[in-house]
Amino acid sequence: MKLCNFCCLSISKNEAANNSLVASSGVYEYPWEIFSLKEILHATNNFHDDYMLGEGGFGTVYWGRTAAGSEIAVKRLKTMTAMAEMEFVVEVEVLGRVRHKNLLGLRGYFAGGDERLIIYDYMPNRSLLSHLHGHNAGEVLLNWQMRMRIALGSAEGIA
Ligand SMILES: Nc1ncnc2c1ncn2[C@@H]1O[C@H](COP(=O)(O)OP(=O)(O)OP(=O)(O)O)[C@@H](O)[C@H]1O
Repeated sequence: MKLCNFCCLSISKNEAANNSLVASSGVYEYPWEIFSLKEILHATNNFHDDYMLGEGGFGTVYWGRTAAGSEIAVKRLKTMTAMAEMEFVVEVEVLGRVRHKNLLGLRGYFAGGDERLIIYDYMPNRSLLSHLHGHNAGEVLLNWQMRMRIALGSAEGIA
């Protein structure tokens, strides 16, 4: 399951508090949708290289903008292996059930032919890994207090 690690830096308390769907537990239901391939191709400019955010073990992630104007991240799974299919099913199934301020939000998916796409909220602050050990590690020095907050936030998201 994807933790919304670094996005703790991007979601303010006010934003969370203003979201009428947030329950007192911090867990809230959120409507996800089944996207059409056409919508995603349009949003990502046909998976244009310039829109690429990164690459993971199972696929490539692209930035996109929906027709309604919101920013999304689209994971396009690589070849349809049994493992990739499992990753797709687990990710959609688990993230589709629950929404929490510390978990990466699922916006929806597309499945058709050999194409498997998972659509998430776009996280502009990049990954926690990049802040701890990667390109962004030098930008903001994370002191122990900040690290502690991130660790607690991660634990809350998993719980
Ligand atoms: N929702 C998102 N918003 C912004 N960037 C993202 C988002 N999801 C992924 N990325 C970018 O795409 C990269 C690849 O993400 P992906 O989830 O495929 O792999 P990973 O988490 O690095 O590894 P693994 O495939 O093992 O889970 C990330 O490192 C990040 O830079």
